Amino acid sequence: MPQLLRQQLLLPASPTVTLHDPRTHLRRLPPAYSTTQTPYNRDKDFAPQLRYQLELPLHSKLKLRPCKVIFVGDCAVGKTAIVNRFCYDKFQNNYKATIGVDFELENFNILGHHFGLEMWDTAGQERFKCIAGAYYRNASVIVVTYDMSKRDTLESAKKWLISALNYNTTNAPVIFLVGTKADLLTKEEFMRMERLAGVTAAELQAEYWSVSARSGYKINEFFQRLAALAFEAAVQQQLDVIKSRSTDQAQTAQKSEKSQTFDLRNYLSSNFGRQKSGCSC
Ligand SMILES: Nc1nc2c(ncn2[C@@H]2O[C@H](COP(=O)(O)OP(=O)(O)OP(=O)(O)O)[C@@H](O)[C@H]2O)c(=O)[nH]1
Repeated sequence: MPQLLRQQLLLPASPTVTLHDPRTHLRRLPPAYSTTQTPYNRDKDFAPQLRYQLELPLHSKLKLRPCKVIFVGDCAVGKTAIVNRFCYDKFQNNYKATIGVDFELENFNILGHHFGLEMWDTAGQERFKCIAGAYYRNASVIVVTYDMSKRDTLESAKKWLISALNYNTTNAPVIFLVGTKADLLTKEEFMRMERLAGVTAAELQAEYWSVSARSGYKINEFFQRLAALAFEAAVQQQLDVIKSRSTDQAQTAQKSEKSQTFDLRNYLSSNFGRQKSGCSC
């Protein structure tokens, strides 16, 4: 029998290997763009407490609702372009204004748990503002975008955030300020713009990022960071709900135990009393 054939017959079948997309499978907390320009987790990884909680068998099937992310900012700053670069790895030179809102769903796997990001790419044009506004509700993440090559778009960042927060009912959304089209600037212009934007980001209490959809600069890093911070917040919220539910259950159980003890005592004392009064001695 030829050697090759014998090998094929004797060797066990090679194991099936599942390849995970490293863009959407996260085992560690991705770092911020700059540790000085973030109000969020500055640690190098997810908190050990969070990892511990997620590894408990009780939480192995934690059901996390998809997280709503909204992209706001002036028209043509590049909101659609950054979403398309991340979701489809494509970039289009021609400008096609978003009408109302566009929607993309991206699935992540973070620390072994499924986590969906609903990305709502809203229109920047004034005439669509009332339509887009309706989609701002319940966003867990707000991404305020500006064009790094147009300073006035940074100046309207605050206005966009206020408008998004006005419609929002989520307690404390995660906020990002993102400078787009980094490829259009010289090194000096880039540094000058980042300094200015850093001040705005601090004022908005937002985490700052500079990106380019055309070159792909920092696009994956930004979306991974976004997903990880949103995941952390969603898990914390879910664990709080579970904790308050189990506290409520424990309190109800304690109450019913107390009332049972009371009844038992009552019963015994009344029974004992009856026996006493019925005694003929
Ligand atoms: N050079 C360069 N051009 C970009 C980049 N991102 C977007 N653009 C261009 O900027 C224009 C507007 O991009 P869009 O993504 O459609 O902008 P938008 O913010 O979604 O616009 P609205 O839908 O009107 O709100 C398009 O012509 C893009 O090709 C980038 O990173 N670099």
